[in-house]
Amino acid sequence: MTTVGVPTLPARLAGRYEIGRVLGRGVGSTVFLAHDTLLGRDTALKTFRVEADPRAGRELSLLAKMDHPGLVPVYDVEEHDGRAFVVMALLDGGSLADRLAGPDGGPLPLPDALRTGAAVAGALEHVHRAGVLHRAVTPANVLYDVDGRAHLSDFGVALVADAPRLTDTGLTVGAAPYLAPEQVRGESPGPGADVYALALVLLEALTGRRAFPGDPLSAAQARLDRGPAVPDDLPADVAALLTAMTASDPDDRPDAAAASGTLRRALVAAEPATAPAVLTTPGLLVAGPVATSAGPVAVMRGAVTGHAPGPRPRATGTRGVLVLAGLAARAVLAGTVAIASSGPVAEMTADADRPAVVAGGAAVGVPDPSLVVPASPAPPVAAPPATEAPDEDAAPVTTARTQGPQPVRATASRPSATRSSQPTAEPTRTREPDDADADETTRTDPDDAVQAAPATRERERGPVGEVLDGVGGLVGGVLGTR
Ligand SMILES: Nc1ncnc2c1ncn2[C@@H]1O[C@H](COP(=O)(O)OP(=O)(O)OP(=O)(O)O)[C@@H](O)[C@H]1O
Repeated sequence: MTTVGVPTLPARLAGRYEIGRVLGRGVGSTVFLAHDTLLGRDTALKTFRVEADPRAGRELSLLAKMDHPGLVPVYDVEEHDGRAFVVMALLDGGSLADRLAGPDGGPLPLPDALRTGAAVAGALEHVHRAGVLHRAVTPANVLYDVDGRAHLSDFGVALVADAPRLTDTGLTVGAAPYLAPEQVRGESPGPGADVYALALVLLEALTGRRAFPGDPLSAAQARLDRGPAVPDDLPADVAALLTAMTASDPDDRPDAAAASGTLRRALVAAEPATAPAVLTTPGLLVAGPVATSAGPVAVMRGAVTGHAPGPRPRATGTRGVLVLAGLAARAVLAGTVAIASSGPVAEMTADADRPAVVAGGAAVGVPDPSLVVPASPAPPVAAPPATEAPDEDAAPVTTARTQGPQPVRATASRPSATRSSQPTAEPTRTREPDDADADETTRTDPDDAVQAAPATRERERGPVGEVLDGVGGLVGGVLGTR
């Protein structure tokens, strides 16, 4: 139901990137295959629909400075006609959602699921340390590179959603199937919400079906009543971890670092010969098998076991977005459904894995009155998020970075703004130049068309100017709290 058009771009952006076919589209973005003629490699170039503004630029800056193997390597951030585009590593191994729902899809083997989970948990640990919440940990946002390594993707919400207003009004954005209970209750989420979402993603990877199936609202509300079913044939430490990660109280959940550690240890036990090379984070090499345990899982809730294998996974086309708000919210995209009450307001679109485009205030979409129902029994909570983003005037990320070089200015002649600058992480491979198809860039959304313009290396100090000073590594998070 997404009505995002494909922007028309010039054949070459920034004098350097030859635009090819569309790789995918998000709520507020389009991702193109783009060939970097300077470095001779294919990349993924993501354009955004919204007009860039200083806050969006700041969000990009924050995210672009992150540097972790479990995030998507960002090579460059540029502007074209006042709109930002980001050049990333091309991850052409498909998404976890693809793997679960494809022709040969189904539950992942335990080592694959653990490897994926450890990579994402490590990325979340890094993101959280920087004061950012991802808020959209879903199978669709876990992308694999050509080597099968998982990367947490999608920071589109940081640009699409109005982050300041989101925070100001206490809005919560997330993908309905993976919302944490506190989000369903309309409370401001902290890092624990990402941990909860990761647990549901992992359970889905292990079972081949959603932990809370059904329509978005039912699925969201179900988790207020119970925890997800955890298969009883999992290793005990993995089952205990998943149970703890889905504790109803976010304070009872392990943090991402603890989850990452437990998953890595479980992977070594499950597949000792191959785990370390893929999963160790910079500076942390696992030399061999280590004892498995529940690790740093802090609190154990009564385990729900006995989960039987279910039917084939749901199609990814049933995605829907749930946005809970302390105030009446609006969805920018057409086709939203408002579920209003005096309490939290839920809004949905047909694309459930995607965070909605939300800006506090009046509704933009046309809600179906027949679908207006109470959203949640809990009152809205305007408590500040648990993770506070750094002050606007402060250097927001530098204190959180734990590895990698200091960011350097991204320029057309500087190939160093790549992950290869990271000494302990292998660069993600990209495909050789092959299939750029500029024809597909000619479709036009009149609301969104980016006017063709001569490519230029003349960069104005626009909203993403700060980003251009800071691109140095990997990006994957979504939306920071302020
Ligand atoms: N680095 C990448 N390499 C290859 N394909 C990518 C890359 N990033 C995104 N894509 C493709 O583009 C699609 C859209 O990605 P994007 O991050 O814009 O949106 P999304 O995650 O689907 O939704 P939203 O941004 O609305 O939450 C993805 O589903 C994926 O198929």
